[in-house]
Amino acid sequence: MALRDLWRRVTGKGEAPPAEEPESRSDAPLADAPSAEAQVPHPPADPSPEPLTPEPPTEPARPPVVEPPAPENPPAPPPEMPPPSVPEPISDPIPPEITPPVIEPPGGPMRMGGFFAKLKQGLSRSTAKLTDSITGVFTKRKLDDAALEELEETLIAADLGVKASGRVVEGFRRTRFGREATDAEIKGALADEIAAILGPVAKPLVIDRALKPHVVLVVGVNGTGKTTTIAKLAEQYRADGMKVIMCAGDTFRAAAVEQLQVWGSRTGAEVVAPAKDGADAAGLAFDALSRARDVGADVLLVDTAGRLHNKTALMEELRKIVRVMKRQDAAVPHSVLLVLDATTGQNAVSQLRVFSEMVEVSGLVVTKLDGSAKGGVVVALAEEFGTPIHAVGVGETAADLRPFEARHFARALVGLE
Ligand SMILES: Nc1nc2c(ncn2[C@@H]2O[C@H](COP(=O)(O)OP(=O)(O)OP(=O)(O)O)[C@@H](O)[C@H]2O)c(=O)[nH]1
Repeated sequence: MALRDLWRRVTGKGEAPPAEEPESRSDAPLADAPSAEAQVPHPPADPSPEPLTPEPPTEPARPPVVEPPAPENPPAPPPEMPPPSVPEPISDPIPPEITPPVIEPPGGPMRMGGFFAKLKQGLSRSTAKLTDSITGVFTKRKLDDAALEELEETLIAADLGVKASGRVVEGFRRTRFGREATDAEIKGALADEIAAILGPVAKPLVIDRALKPHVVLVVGVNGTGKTTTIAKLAEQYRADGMKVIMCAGDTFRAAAVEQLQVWGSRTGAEVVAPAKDGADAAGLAFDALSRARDVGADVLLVDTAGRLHNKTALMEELRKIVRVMKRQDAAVPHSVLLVLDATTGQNAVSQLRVFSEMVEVSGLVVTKLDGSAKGGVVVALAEEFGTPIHAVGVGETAADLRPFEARHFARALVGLE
């Protein structure tokens, strides 16, 4: 197949992970899965409510895998399959809005105008929820207690969360209480209040080229856009003249590996991929780090699986990847990006909470703002956690991922730009 040829060309047909001390994986029971999904670049969304991790695996069988040299580690316990009847969903279901697979070639120079237009259009449903109600709340009366209460309810319904909504309303109470205001004035003031919440978290991911490589671990629930985000970042960093290596660490989904290989061949970024199905993700990350150090790469982007049997298995997988990479360099990963899908609304809040328990999340990428009725959740994330929001995604090409910009986002959310 062409994809495999591309992969061979790009990766030199993968190097086997160092396997001096084979270690059975405790999460090996993925082995009995059917193989249908392997043919599909990305599965369409399941229309039924889907717990985030506990579904039976749909990937091809995976043989036991090995971990890089780890003399201090005893052999892992035999595989154990958590009972499917006792799932540990990370949070609520992902709504069935995940788009079908599209891998687009990297675009030309970034088109800021196009990006903002997409952002505004994507947020239009959030905007409509907000502004329709605002118009109802304010046009016919002063900003009194009743109006502010209605405003707070409107903001909560638009996914801003209780805390941020309360903060915005307090701002209104301080500065505008008892006054009459036009619709445009209210929207402008609302945008200002929201921008004040978003400003402190709008921090682009800065790659430290002196690290050689700056290691970026990318985590998140399945389908949020991790693989696509890695590909977009690789494209952008390459355009900035950096040497980039991508590690196809989502070894549970063959299509994710292929997806990254295609992007690798298009962007010219090297991809370290498993030599065979079922490679140990931690071992692969270890190899990728060695490779990146050997060739003096500026950035190593490490993809991870989003779906394991349950939260415990996912946590083990992520922690193992970190632990194993640290054997080479205690300072890695330098950044841990959590990719969140904006269409999941408040679900994104619980995902940040849960992933923060697993790994040290250093920043967020919020994807799918091009199709979200729930863009307000970005404000809730900022107010509740203060975690840096590095970038937002409004589509599937490299140009559709841009640094997060507080003022513009706030104005787009209330329908002003
Ligand atoms: N509309 C839209 N689609 C996106 C965006 N980012 C990613 N996608 C799409 O979302 C789908 C899932 O993206 P992936 O990158 O495969 O997600 P993942 O998190 O790697 O998924 P797993 O490998 O299952 O863990 C793909 O169809 C992407 O093209 C975005 O900003 N907007």
